[in-house]
Amino acid sequence: MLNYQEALDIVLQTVQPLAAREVDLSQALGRVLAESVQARWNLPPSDNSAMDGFAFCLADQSAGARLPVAGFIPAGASRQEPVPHGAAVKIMTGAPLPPDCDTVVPNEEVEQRDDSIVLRTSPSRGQHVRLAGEEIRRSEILLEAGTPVLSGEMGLLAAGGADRVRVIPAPRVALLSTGDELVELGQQPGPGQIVNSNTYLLSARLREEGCEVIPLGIARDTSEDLAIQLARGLEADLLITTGGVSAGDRDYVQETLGRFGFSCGFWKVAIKPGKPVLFGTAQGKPVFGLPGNPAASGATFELFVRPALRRLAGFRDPLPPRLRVTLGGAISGGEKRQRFVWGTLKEAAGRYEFIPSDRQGSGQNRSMQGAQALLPVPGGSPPLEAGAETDVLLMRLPPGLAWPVPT
Ligand SMILES: Nc1nc2c(c(=O)[nH]1)N[C@H]1C(S)=C(S)[C@@H](COP(=O)(O)OP(=O)(O)OC[C@H]3O[C@@H](n4cnc5c(N)ncnc54)[C@H](O)[C@@H]3O)O[C@H]1N2
Ligand code: MOO
Repeated sequence: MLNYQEALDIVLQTVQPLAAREVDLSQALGRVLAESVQARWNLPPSDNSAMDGFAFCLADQSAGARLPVAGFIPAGASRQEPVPHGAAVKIMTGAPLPPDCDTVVPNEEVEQRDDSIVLRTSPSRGQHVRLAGEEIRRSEILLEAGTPVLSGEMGLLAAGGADRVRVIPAPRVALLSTGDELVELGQQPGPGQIVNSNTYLLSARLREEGCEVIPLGIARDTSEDLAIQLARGLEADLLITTGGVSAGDRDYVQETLGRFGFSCGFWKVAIKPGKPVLFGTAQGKPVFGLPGNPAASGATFELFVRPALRRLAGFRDPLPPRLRVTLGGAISGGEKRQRFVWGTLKEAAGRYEFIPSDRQGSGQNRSMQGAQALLPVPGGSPPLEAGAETDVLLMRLPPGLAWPVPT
């Protein structure tokens, strides 16, 4: 049986970024740039004032000098006419500096008398002037291809004139639950039935990742019903099924995928939870068959699907960020499969403690409640004691920590 790393390598070698598309900048949040973006103009476009005040040519002015005020330049206006020697113009923050002016004094540093000002301090040449192109030069690369467009990038791109950008689009992901025992939320489960909670769990994770979710509902445990739903699912960029992948008499998912030319990358990985996870491609689309047990489908989503989605979406490093932590509770050893333990993070004296969830059963939604990280425990590991140092895989933002910007 493959180990986690071997299986993950297969996923990352198989899944390729989606084709780039040009979108309005307003649609680019969270997307990765498919090509570098050049500035269309200088910013500031011309020398301008950084203060509400008075602009003049410094020449020999100094504290006590009196300058007649020869005009007013509000923001949005511009003045080409030179300012008479020895005079000043009233100017607002952001307004272009007139020719011949090189210095600005703020309102607070002058005494205003009739139609003139008296300098209270000796200004230095160029003070409170923002030079043309100081922030952005026309044609310079604003952002390189491969950069994720987050809120901090939005304003920069807009300021440089990037009204349309080429990005890797958000993956469209079809989600299908399988099993005769499932009913949709809102219906009363009868004997032997349970609610299809996996759709809620996985849709939420997909939405966190910025994906477009195409919910396909529940397929019954017959090849015919499965085939109809799988055909719909393969119209998306990626298909996720849950349930029906272990060794039960009615585990038809893999067999039915065969009708769509399924090429199996792997089936079964030496991990707990999530051993029966299935991955491959059908009609050129990546397909994940996640185990039906809720915590197994949640864990295999984090371990395989999220990296695949990030690869589809063009992120250079699709792997979950790691965080060094101190164990806040003991972990039992003696498992043959590599385990992934759900837990929460608590800040203590500038370090993070990982608190394992009380319940870790793969059938238990409780194990994921509030969970922010997964702790990998190697197969055959001895018990780990509280206080030991280790790395965890981050899934959600712990309090006080900023996501490392994906690169
Ligand atoms: N003989 C064997 N039996 C099992 C094996 C095995 O290797 N040999 N593996 C076990 C492991 S590990 C897991 S994990 C499960 C996964 O099995 P399936 O993917 O085939 O899932 P199902 O049998 O369809 O369901 C398992 C469990 O999860 C519940 N479930 C299913 N779908 C949903 C859903 N959408 N929402 C909520 N809960 C769901 C289902 O009712 C079952 O209780 O197999 C073991 N068995
Ligand atoms: O591997 Mo299964 O996911 O343990 O129950």
